[in-house]
Amino acid sequence: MPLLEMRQVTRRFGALLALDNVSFSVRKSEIFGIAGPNGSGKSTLFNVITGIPFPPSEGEILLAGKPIHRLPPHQISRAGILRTFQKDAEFATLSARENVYASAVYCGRMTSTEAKEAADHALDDVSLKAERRAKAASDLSVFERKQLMIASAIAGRPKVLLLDEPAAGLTKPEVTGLSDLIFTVHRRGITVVLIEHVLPLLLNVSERLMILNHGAIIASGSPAEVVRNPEVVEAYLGKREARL
Ligand SMILES: Nc1ncnc2c1ncn2[C@@H]1O[C@H](COP(=O)(O)OP(=O)(O)OP(=O)(O)O)[C@@H](O)[C@H]1O
Repeated sequence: MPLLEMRQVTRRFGALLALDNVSFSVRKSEIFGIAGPNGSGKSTLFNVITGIPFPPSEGEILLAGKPIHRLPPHQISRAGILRTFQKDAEFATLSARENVYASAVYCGRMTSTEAKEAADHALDDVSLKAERRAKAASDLSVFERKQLMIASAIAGRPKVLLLDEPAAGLTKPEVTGLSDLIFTVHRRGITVVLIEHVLPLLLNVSERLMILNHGAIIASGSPAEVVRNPEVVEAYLGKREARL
């Protein structure tokens, strides 16, 4: 049975079909990549899975076989789905350690002692330097904030982690560091769904890929299959360039 499954999901905004009859499934412990041109519906997909800020207009979403698309957002996160956002979402004035602790308490539903241990363990896993952990999140570097984002996610003990363009703002060497962080999450047994425009990262970490265009799936399969698909080349480059 798939861990996460979407069945014929549609999301409308007035006349606009942001998601058009999308069906796919993600296996347990998989790293599943999603790409597509701007406005193709990628973030809307994460929004309807988490219910924040809206559910699907039609269709079903299941976690381990149980429907979640009618649950309120806090019950979806407690069922085991956490997401990250394109913009920084940490508590800027709390320290890195306090941020991870808060995630362990709220998302992982731990006692204070358990949450402190989980926070330290998660910060060790992402190798955030000990002397940086007491700094306010807003004082951390861009890459340190990615470490914090991943540590907070791990500490919340999700079954599925949805990562929305985590490589935004990173240099090339930092993107390599981010790949290692994603593999750290994966080693924890967490299933990862990754939206990413930085294709070297997406192709490096994803076991399977799905490409969206105008809200619909235009290709899916192994990264090697998907990048050779003519429809994908055309969606990214346009018809004329795709033929060159
Ligand atoms: N709350 C909303 N109200 C109206 N239209 C919306 C809303 N959210 C998204 N859309 C529209 O739905 C379409 C898909 O948007 P979405 O943000 O999911 O694309 P995306 O693939 O994540 O794009 P990007 O790569 O730029 O982040 C776009 O046309 C967008 O304008």
